[in-house]
Amino acid sequence: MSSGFPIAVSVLTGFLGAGKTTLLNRLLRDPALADTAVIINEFGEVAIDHLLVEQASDGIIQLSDGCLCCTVRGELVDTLADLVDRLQTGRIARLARVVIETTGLADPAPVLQSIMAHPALVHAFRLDGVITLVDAVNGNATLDAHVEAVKQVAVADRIVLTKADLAADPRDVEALRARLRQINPGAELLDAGDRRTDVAALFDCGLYNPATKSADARRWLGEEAAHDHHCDHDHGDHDHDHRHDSRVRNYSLVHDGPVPFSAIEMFLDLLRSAHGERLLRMKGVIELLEDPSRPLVVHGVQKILHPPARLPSWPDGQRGTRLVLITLDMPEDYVRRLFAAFTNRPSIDTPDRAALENNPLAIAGR
Ligand SMILES: Nc1nc2c(ncn2[C@@H]2O[C@H](COP(=O)(O)OP(=O)(O)OP(=O)(O)O)[C@@H](O)[C@H]2O)c(=O)[nH]1
Repeated sequence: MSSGFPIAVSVLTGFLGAGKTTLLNRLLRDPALADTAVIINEFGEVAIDHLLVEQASDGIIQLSDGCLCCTVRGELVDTLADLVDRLQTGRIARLARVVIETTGLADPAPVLQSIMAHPALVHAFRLDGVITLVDAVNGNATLDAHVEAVKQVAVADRIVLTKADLAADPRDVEALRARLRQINPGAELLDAGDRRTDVAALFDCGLYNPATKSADARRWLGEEAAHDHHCDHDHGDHDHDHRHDSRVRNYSLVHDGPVPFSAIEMFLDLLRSAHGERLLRMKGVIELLEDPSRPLVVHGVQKILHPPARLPSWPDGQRGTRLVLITLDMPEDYVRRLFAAFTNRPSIDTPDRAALENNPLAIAGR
């Protein structure tokens, strides 16, 4: 194997909406990450994330739908092997680093196992480190409710606290920090809002060494080595063996044609205010009636609806409204009917938008 190998691999993880893409965009502006390939694992029927990462598209590799820790693990291995091949045959001039952004629901242990244990990859890549983002507002509740989130923190080399600027009470943030330190005393705890949380602080953590992780991380990684990974997310199909996470559903809403801002605003507000805690993650691009040439990007994480942002143009040329939702115990049918009403496609037994504006509870949800 020629010089340049092994190539550093960093895994960027964190629960749904924790701010992974936001941080990645910021980091990718640094010239130090010039020869970096980004592998994004999308969780959702309609791919959106790759539109939101602001890098030349040839540096971004999109894995197909499915969770990185489960269905597309083979694809990750193939993608990494293909990168080596392209480098060796001169189709890529240089590759200094690979960053893998996992889906928010991914259990990181099998991803790490793929890289650390695969015979075809072990000489070409070295795991530089795991960067786990934790949302300061939703972090505590997320850790209580989702074992994957705890795993993500436990295997981290760097933990980055995001959205501390949105936290109402600084004492809650301190309590969360203490909890994170308890789960993973070995990781450096950084703040996303701190300018020092840059490429130098997050990358080059050194060779990944499971022995330095906390006991739980060692256990999880050990379990992964001992047993083939058992997928326990609900991916929207019904072939999986569902365990605790079968209450989580992921689906997308698509509407061809522009939508008035007021309709989208009211739809999102209804979802958020009535069902916020069950709305694990919502994100999407919207074609606005008022200005269809510039897509509106919306993000929601539980009760928080982030201020919508505008992109200068449609990144892939394809217009239309595409929303991806990841919900917990929220009937998909209810959300679909609500969306149809606001995009003026009410079904026979569903009130139209005007009726909903008068009485937002006209569609019975759970
Ligand atoms: N105020 C504030 N907002 C943030 C911060 N980090 C991220 N956000 C916002 O949070 C929302 C979600 O951020 P993303 O970067 O898309 O989160 P993600 O982890 O990539 O999301 P998934 O890929 O869906 O899991 C966006 O509206 C961001 O602008 C932060 O530190 N402070």
